[in-house]
Amino acid sequence: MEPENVVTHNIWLRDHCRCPKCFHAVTKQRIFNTFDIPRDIAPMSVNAKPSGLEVVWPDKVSHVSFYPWTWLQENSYDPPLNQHKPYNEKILWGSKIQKSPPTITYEEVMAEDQQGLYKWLLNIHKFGFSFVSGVPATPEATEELAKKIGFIRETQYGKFWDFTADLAKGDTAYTTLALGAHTDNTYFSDPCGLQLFHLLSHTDGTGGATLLVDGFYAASILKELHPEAHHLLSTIPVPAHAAGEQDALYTPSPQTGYPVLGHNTVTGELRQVRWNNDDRSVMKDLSADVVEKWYDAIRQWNKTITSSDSEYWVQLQPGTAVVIDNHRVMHGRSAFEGKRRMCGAYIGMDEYKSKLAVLSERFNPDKVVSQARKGAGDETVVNGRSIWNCAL
Ligand SMILES: C[N+](C)(C)CCCC[C@H](N)C(=O)O
Ligand SMILES: O=C(O)CCC(=O)C(=O)O
Ligand SMILES: [Fe+2]
Repeated sequence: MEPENVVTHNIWLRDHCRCPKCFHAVTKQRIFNTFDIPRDIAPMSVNAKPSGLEVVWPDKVSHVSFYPWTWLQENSYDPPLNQHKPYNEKILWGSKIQKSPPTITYEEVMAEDQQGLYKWLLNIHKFGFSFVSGVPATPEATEELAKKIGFIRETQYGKFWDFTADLAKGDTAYTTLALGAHTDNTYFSDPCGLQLFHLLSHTDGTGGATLLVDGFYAASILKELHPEAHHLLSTIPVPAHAAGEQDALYTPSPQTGYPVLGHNTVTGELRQVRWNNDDRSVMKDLSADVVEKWYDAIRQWNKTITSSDSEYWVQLQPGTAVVIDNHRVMHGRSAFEGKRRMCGAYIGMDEYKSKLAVLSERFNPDKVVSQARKGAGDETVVNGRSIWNCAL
């Protein structure tokens, strides 16, 4: 269906020609020089065809471009027609999620047809975490499960981790201490995207329960009830470090760090929570007049994320893994005694999003958000009426 009154600019249209001469059919990369387009380019002719718009340009050899209506609909910027698609909604949650936490079986996820894998990733996209039940309680099966999403992200802690409280690595995760709700890797410029945990065993002691908190839910409450605190957490950068390994000293670039609540600079939407009070470095860039207000703000934040309404405590069991969106959901654990063996891995955010996009292309083609692969020839038959009005 042709979008009505969509306006585009000549230079924009020419730059986005998707014919095989301008857009590599295999690599999906632009293969012509944008800067050869004359600033005042105008078409020689424009034709509204049933499945899209055909434009003839006065290039050296008159160049014909074709823009499927659906492609123009997806990419219209004036007006932006698809900015906030209702599809793929995130569902914020508090402690009541314990009634029916998102979960899927290992068998479904590992199935050849990848439908289960897609369902698992949709769970993570919607809720920021998902359990996987029926996982063989071995590091090998857990690693294989992680790799269904994408390659594992290696860090100073290794690739696939299998750890206990033996300080094998210089971090309190390798102790029996309680860990408050946090996101990992605040000392990296780009914290890992997903974090997968699978408790393999816990003997001779109790404790070590897992805590999950939806940082997006907590931020929405803070914004509503304590806007000043929300503003400070959205603007004051927080430095962090990982300095427990002799041969590693990580701090983010810029070293001043990033705000606790990171927002999309175009849409203003919350896009990342970065919070780990234990890994936070010296706050040496606070201005004197902000110090007390900032501490009040993080106190309010802490009160929100440690409230009974926000905290979801769950005792992991061998056989049930949990994967967490480390840009949204915080995790923690209670102190414990005895021998506790946990394994898991980090997956990069881009690897996770890529797998979700590829599976969406396959299982939900009409809802695919990414336009990267839509090129000329993706003609979709539409009921052709030339109601098209573009300023060409
Ligand atoms: C590798 N493993 C996940 C076991 C723990 C790594 C240490 C986590 C670190 N304190 C942070 O919050 O990033
Ligand atoms: O031991 C746990 O349950 C999790 C510890 C932790 O926060 C981590 O490994 O990142
Ligand atoms: Fe952690």
